[in-house]
Amino acid sequence: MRNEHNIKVGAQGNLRPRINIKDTIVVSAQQMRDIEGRIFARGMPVPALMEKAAGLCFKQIQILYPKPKVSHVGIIVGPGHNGGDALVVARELHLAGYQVKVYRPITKLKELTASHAQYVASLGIPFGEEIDILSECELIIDGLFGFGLTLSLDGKIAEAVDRLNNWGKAVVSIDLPSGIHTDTGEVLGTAVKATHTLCLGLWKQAFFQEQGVEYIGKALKLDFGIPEADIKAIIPENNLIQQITPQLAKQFLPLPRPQVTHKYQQGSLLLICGSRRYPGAAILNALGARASGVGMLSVAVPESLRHLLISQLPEALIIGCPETPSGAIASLPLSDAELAKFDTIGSGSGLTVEAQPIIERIINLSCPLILDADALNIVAKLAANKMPNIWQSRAGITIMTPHLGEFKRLFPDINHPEKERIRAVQQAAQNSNSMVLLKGAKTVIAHPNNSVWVVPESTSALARGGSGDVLTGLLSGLIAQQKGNLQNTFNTVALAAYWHAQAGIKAAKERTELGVDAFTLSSYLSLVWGNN
Ligand SMILES: NC(=O)C1=CN([C@@H]2O[C@H](COP(=O)(O)OP(=O)(O)OC[C@H]3O[C@@H](n4cnc5c(N)ncnc54)[C@H](O)[C@@H]3O)[C@@H](O)[C@H]2O)[C@@H](O)CC1
Ligand SMILES: [K+]
Repeated sequence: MRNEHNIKVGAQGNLRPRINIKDTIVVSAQQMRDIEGRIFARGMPVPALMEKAAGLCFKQIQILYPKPKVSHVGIIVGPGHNGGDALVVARELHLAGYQVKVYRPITKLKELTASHAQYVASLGIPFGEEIDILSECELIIDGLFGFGLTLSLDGKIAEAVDRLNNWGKAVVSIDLPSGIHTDTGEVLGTAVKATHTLCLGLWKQAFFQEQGVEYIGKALKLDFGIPEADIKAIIPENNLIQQITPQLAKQFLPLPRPQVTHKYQQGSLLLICGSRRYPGAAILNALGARASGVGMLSVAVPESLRHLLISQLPEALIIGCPETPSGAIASLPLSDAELAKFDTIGSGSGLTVEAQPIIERIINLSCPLILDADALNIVAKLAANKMPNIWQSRAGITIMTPHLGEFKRLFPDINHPEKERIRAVQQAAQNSNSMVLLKGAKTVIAHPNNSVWVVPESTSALARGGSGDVLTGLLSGLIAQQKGNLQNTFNTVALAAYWHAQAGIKAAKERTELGVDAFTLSSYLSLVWGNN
């Protein structure tokens, strides 16, 4: 079909907006350098690209801090091209009538940066080598280091950054807060605490790592026109790290439904959850699945919870299971043929590790399996002792949704998952031949082929018991509804994480971060897509 309005026909025949990869892709410092290198090699002048990027920074700063709300602006200039950007911004702000001063702690500058410094000084803008020159400024522009930062900040520069942070002024960082590692988000010695960070061209990994979150402030990406072909030439298609955007999430919803259909065609899901000790986890798990719109929801719980579940979810088929003396599920009262009829099975919420035989049984089925909480603890135990090949023996796809503690138990050989979350989750997905979703302020999801989804925003309101049970239920219900290939399954995992985070954000907006208990969260899930 001709693509005349930037619209393409999706797999299900519905019209979908075309998403440009440059809005979703997340790059490392090396990839950014390589992409930039290709552009320069084909003749784009380096100063021209700097003018484009820094010109956009200037415009954005003017929007954020218009005159006369702000009139005194301090510019921090580093030795590289991040400093060059800052000098272009200094020049433009000066020409627009702002009072500008420059703090330049390192006098040896790259050639292009030095040339800008010479011109900016010729305009009469004062330069100083001590941070105090900026002490009277209302706004600071941080152009100390960008993705070229390699060493830790120390000595006089580190002292200046700490002093700046103590001032508590508004700070706009260009590309990255200086001192933040471009790939891991790690603070190298110390780092600038920005109010806003203007990410240039393509999202850098640091924006999706937890370590840098406190320093980045509000993140905005400025698009200075990187050709898609240059991105594709550097980054292989199956090795993409992408952020899930609202447009993509909408594309991945199991909508529109066909007009003629029935409940079993809209996904049949079995949740295996709960124990006498954790009955609420089973309810939350099932409420999450309910919100997914899944056609047929069956919930296997210990017999003693059956009536409780019926009272909460009248539409679901509740299967009472024989239980252990302490009230965990002892066995599933379903034949293999009956189990094979489910499109998807989700398990783990409130199960307790006593339910090990259940996990050992379902691991042999060929449908997609979603494992969380105690299911992950059981799998960790099985992988360590009884079934070292537990991952490889599965016929269907496995999706695991650990938080950091569960992740460490599952993958004890993967170093520093708390520091390098993206790399750690990629490694986990490869080692386990599973899709792995690491929950947190910056949720990361990896496919065994190395592709990654990152979820750009969330809320600390979700740091609360039970919200993970809601996520697993929602995810399981969505996976049951999609009958596509592995890529569609992977996209659906990203959709679930995005949807869950958005429900939390919406609920927190209306009720504060304190008002989003897991039950409330589950009721906000169905409000996320309304009126859009
Ligand atoms: N990606 C792109 O396509 C564009 C990038 N531009 C800018 O260029 C920046 C990258 O420029 P550079 O590669 O010059 O790198 P930076 O400006 O980030 O800084 C690198 C310089 O700092 C020195 N350095 C590194 N760590 C140090 C430390 N701890 N103490 C003292 N010196 C240290 C290095 O030796 C080098 O000279 C980007 O962040 C962005 O601001 C824009 O100008 C134009 C477009
Ligand atoms: K910077």
